[in-house]
Amino acid sequence: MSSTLTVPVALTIAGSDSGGGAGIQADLRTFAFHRVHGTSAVTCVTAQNTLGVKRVDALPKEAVVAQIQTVFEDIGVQAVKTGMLLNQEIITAVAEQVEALQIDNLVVDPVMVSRTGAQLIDDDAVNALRRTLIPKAAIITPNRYEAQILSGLEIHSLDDMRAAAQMIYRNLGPKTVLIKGGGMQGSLRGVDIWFDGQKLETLTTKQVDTKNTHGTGCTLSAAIAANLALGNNLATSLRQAKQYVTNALLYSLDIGKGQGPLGHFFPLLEN
Ligand SMILES: Nc1ncnc2c1ncn2[C@@H]1O[C@H](COP(=O)(O)OP(=O)(O)OP(=O)(O)O)[C@@H](O)[C@H]1O
Ligand SMILES: Cc1ncc(CO)c(N)n1
Repeated sequence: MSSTLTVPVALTIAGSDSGGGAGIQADLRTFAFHRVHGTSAVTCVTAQNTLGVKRVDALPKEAVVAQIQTVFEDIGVQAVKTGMLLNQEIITAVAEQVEALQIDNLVVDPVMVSRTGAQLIDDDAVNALRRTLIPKAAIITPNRYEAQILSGLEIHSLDDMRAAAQMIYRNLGPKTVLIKGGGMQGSLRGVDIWFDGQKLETLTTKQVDTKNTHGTGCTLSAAIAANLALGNNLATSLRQAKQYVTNALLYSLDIGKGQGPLGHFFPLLEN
């Protein structure tokens, strides 16, 4: 006996993480655990483990565009997330596809700086993100350091996060802005701020005391996209996604000598 299912489809446009904790690998697992079929357009291949990134090889922009177009013309997609886009050429090409394919449910994780402060893309790429892709996003999800770069403000407190969210909204034009608090200190760690153009919301879940936080940002943006693909509105998608990340952190995996990955498959581990 067999059964066929119709399920929503999401697309991740991101880099590969050989260690399996972040990037495409985290995104596809996150989609699957939302009962959403995951498709992918790989932008670059990183040689990476729980200790850091050793090498990055970019794909030609034509290869990225071909993956996006091929998925869209046959399978169809309800929501898209972007992660590590690496360089100006890829960012501009992806933004052109977003325009041409009229992608509305777009979650942009502006991957520039890791939580540890390491710069992952160059200044031309940052400028291309600002100009071309961020204005098209339904939501952008910078971490503390990315929000500092995008707003030009220093961030040490919740009020700083609120000011930066409003500044990014005004200056760069995404529909909404979520500033993530994984890089904040003390009781602020894990508290996020969302500005939807009118009101500011503080998103808080249980703070998880773990060193295994590799891929939290990728997982959050993928979970938001999965929820949008399921038909939820942005506010609901955000709340559900944040809870998914918190649960996956509670079941994080002690793998490798550095920051281990999240337990994306926690529903299989819960009894
Ligand atoms: N220790 C923690 N406890 C609870 N929530 C956390 C914790 N650390 C991070 N988070 C949450 O995880 C999500 C991702 O935020 P974070 O600031 O870690 O992103 P990021 O720096 O882009 O992640 P990465 O670069 O590791 O993928 C946010 O919702 C944040 O609040
Ligand atoms: C491929 C990839 N994307 C995103 C991040 C940021 O966590 C990473 N470390 N690697």
